[in-house]
Amino acid sequence: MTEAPRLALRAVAKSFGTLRVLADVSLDVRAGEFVSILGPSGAGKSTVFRLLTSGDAPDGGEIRFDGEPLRAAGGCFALMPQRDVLMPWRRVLDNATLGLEIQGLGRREARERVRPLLELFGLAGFERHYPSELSGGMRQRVALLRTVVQARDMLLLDEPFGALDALTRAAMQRWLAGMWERHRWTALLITHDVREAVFLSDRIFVLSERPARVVREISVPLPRPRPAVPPPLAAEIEADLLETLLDPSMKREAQPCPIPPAAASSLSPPPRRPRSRLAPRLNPASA
Ligand SMILES: Nc1ncnc2c1ncn2[C@@H]1O[C@H](COP(=O)(O)OP(=O)(O)OP(=O)(O)O)[C@@H](O)[C@H]1O
Repeated sequence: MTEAPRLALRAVAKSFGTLRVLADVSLDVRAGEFVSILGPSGAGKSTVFRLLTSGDAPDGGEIRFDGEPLRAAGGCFALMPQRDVLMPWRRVLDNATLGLEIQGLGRREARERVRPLLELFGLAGFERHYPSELSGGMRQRVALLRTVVQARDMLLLDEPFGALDALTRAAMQRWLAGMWERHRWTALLITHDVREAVFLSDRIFVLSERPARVVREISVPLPRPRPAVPPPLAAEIEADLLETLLDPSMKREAQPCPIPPAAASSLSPPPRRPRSRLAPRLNPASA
């Protein structure tokens, strides 16, 4: 039996005025799973996160968490936004406590929660530094620490390494993979980076251009820990994803995507167009 998802989006649609951003987004994330949303710039990826955290409702479809309609927006999720958004006047320790303080925890108690994690996040000895005194990778680790320490049900990571140089980015991806293997957070990552998605994810949902629909769901059956140099299967998956992203049909207007009645408690991937020879092997659901 398929495990019930923690997060389930079914046929979610969203417009801003006359701008159709999401046409048909169905995806799910199971407990302890690392899932990525991969898609072109401006497709509406961050809009998905906004629907989860801001209280803004979708125009169509539904969002469920642990089987219940998502009502108390933000309560289940700890969001790490695209930019590190550290406060320049706050030291590392006090930037890391910010999310807890916003939740209502006193600063002293928040510091007590953060301190034991500093070493794990490679920040021991830097707690009194200001963000301007840190490298880009360290700033992202502070932002991630601030997110993780909130101990919410699920992590939402919006292009956490997008602003980093290639080497720092690769190092941070490896570090995050190691951290995830230790803690098995339930995580949803937004990225444009095919290699990052394959390296980190158990499954990947590919969005079309705006108005976005899910055009592929791909499992990444690579053992962990994953090597820095992609093995042949990873390279094949990357090539398959790139082929999908560059396919001209990505630009076409969304077709209606029927939801099978049996999918009340779990999501089925949307119907797919015929794929390259790789698709059936990469996604067991399509076999
Ligand atoms: N609150 C809003 N009001 C009006 N338009 C919005 C709003 N939020 C997002 N949009 C528009 O929706 C579209 C999708 O934005 P979104 O940030 O979700 O894309 P994205 O895929 O995350 O982009 P990128 O990869 O470049 O970060 C954009 O054209 C954006 O201008």
